[in-house]
Amino acid sequence: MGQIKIELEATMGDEDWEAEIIKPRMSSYVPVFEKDRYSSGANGDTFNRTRASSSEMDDGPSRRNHFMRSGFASGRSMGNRDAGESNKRENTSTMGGFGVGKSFGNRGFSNNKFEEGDSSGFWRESNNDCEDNQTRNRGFSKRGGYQDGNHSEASGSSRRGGRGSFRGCRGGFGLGSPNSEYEQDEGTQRTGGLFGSRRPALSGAGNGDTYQSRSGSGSGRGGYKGLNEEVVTGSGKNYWKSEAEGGESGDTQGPKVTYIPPPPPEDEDSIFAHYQTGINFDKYDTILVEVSGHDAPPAILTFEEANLCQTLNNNIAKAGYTKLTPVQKYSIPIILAGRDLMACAQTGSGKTAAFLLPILAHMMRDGITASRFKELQEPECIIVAPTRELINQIYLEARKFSFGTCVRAVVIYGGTQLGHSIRQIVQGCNILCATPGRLMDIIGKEKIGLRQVKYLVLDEADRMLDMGFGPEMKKLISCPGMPSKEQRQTLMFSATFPEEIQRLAGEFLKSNYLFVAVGQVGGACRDVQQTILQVGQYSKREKLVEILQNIGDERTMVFVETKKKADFIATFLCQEKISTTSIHGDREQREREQALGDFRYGKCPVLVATSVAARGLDIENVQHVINFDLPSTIDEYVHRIGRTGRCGNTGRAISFFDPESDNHLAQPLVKVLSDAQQDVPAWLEEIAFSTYVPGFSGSARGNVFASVDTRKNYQGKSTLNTAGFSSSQAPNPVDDESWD
Ligand SMILES: Nc1ncnc2c1ncn2[C@@H]1O[C@H](COP(=O)(O)OP(=O)(O)OP(=O)(O)O)[C@@H](O)[C@H]1O
Repeated sequence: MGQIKIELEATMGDEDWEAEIIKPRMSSYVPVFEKDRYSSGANGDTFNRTRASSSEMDDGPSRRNHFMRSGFASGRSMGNRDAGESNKRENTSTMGGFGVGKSFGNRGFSNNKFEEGDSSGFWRESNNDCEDNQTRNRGFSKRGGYQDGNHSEASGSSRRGGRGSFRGCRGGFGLGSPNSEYEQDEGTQRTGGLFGSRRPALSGAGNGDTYQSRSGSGSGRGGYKGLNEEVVTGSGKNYWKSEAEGGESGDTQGPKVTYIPPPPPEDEDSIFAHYQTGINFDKYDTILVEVSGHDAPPAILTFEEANLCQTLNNNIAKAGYTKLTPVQKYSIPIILAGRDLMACAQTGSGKTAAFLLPILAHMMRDGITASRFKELQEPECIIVAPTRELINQIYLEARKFSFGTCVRAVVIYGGTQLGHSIRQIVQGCNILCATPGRLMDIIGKEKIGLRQVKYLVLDEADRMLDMGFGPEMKKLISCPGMPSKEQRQTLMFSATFPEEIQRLAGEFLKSNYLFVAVGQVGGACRDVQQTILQVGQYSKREKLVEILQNIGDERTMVFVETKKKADFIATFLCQEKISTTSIHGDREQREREQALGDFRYGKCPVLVATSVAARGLDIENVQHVINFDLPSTIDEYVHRIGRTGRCGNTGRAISFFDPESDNHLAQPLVKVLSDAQQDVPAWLEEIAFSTYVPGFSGSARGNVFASVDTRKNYQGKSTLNTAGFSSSQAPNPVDDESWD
């Protein structure tokens, strides 16, 4: 077993930090890991998020006092709101300190990325997990760069930034025997992080094989075609072949991807593990729903009305679902009626089951090809989603609802061994859950035939159709054998649906598709209490620590704009003795899964993430989202804050608004806040008005629907979703177009 040791600079102060980032000599940093020191849980040191001892910290006491004084006013007021919830919170006392210290040397610090001879090195990193290499204007240029090479993050063992512990929660799953032609590498490692039976049973199943940070290797290599996920190719050439050509599978370029994710637990308890719906679940009934398009079937009010088969009903009950959410009430009958659908509903409101249940019902009714080994599999259903973690989650839901049926769901995604994906498929595949790059690779390798596809689902559809994934989706629907849109059922789901993307979607959908809008299209979940704080770039870290110390052990996602910054902030928080892990597109897949597992099971209650984690992830008990950096678009904001306040639970989102860089968001933020009945700070309104853009399609007064079915020729029908009676006005086109 290798020794794992991370050397962090324990006393790196506020002033040093920016200097660290832009320091050209960063390449001197070589992380050294000491496993025993940082292994978590059983035998590692642990410490609390609230500092147990500040003796090692230069500024410990003063900072703490400062926090007590400053009191983080908005945080406090929010605290009252959920006071009654505390007893529900998961105890995370076993978290390991510095859980992912290993990761912080992962790329960036050790691979000469900063040796570009200019002090903007940090900001030259791609924005938002996107390899667009835009030079950032904001940042730390005033800081004058680094001062002293000895103060690098690798500046000596005496300055290590943390103890605590880290032990991977990998292991515990038997490796399948590598017996096929696709087996590429014996060096495969498995971790137990991703498959989330929302129970801690998996966590720590193993006992820590070496967890090494490999700079820049593996899945994170290459260009990044979309806004935030799925590395496909560095060249920008043919996406289709990208993975096979080395983008991920490593056939011809770079190191091979050998990671085989651990199989999810097979026991029924794990399969059906779920978290409780929250106190606001019943309030879903009051949300306005608009269905547009011709001859929409009526909504159903109960699961019984869906007339699903007994096995499905059993699975629904075991999953703890007793009542339909609005998007389910409307989407299930529409899909059962065989209609194409574009559905937009707030984050965390059950869109996944809204498409899975009727698809499974149809498959059960119509009969499917029984799963059996075949070199070419022909799935009846293909589901695509933009990130690996999200598609895995969807797969777990598909597996849950198809439990006890002959329907076999399979998941494939990049960053894992291609041979592993193929092995999963050839064993039988009725529902294929895939990220786009890996899907196209597998199709290219003729392991998947498309002739039988009856259902094509685009989750996070606006993302799947934007400039990042759109071209690949177009290729998918024009693949040989893919049934035309008239012959298949195409379903699109998201919490946001910009109008221009809706127009693109027409190419994929039958012209008579139905459009379901639950609440505002693109509106934020009302169960999330949103706070916007004006915080300048240089005060952000201090504010973050203040807030996190106030939060205590509650699970928190911190979003930053770049991959490198995710590592820096995670490092910084570890130095502040806040147990933190990170997830972003430059991390190897097994590290991403490890990080997610550590966060999910409470080992690291803080997850620093780029937008790669903004969409879809459904993690129990995420009580806070902090936008350390605001995203560049309001839709991204809506998705990010939707990681909390799910399924009727309440959550809080705090966003740092830097007037130097975020003014363009003021106007849409005011709209999102006011539509979600949140307080709008006066200063934000002022900025919004001073940056007023006449064409902005939204109203600070709050429309019923911020955006609507773009096919305006349809007569919109707005209803309260409980009874299907018409309630509200159709959207006012004037208001739609104007902001004030
Ligand atoms: N009818 C229901 N009853 C109880 N729980 C439900 C119901 N429908 C969904 N859930 C649970 O609610 C959570 C959120 O569901 P899901 O992840 O499908 O939301 P979503 O709308 O897809 O969110 P996002 O927009 O963030 O992707 C999940 O844990 C899911 O199991």
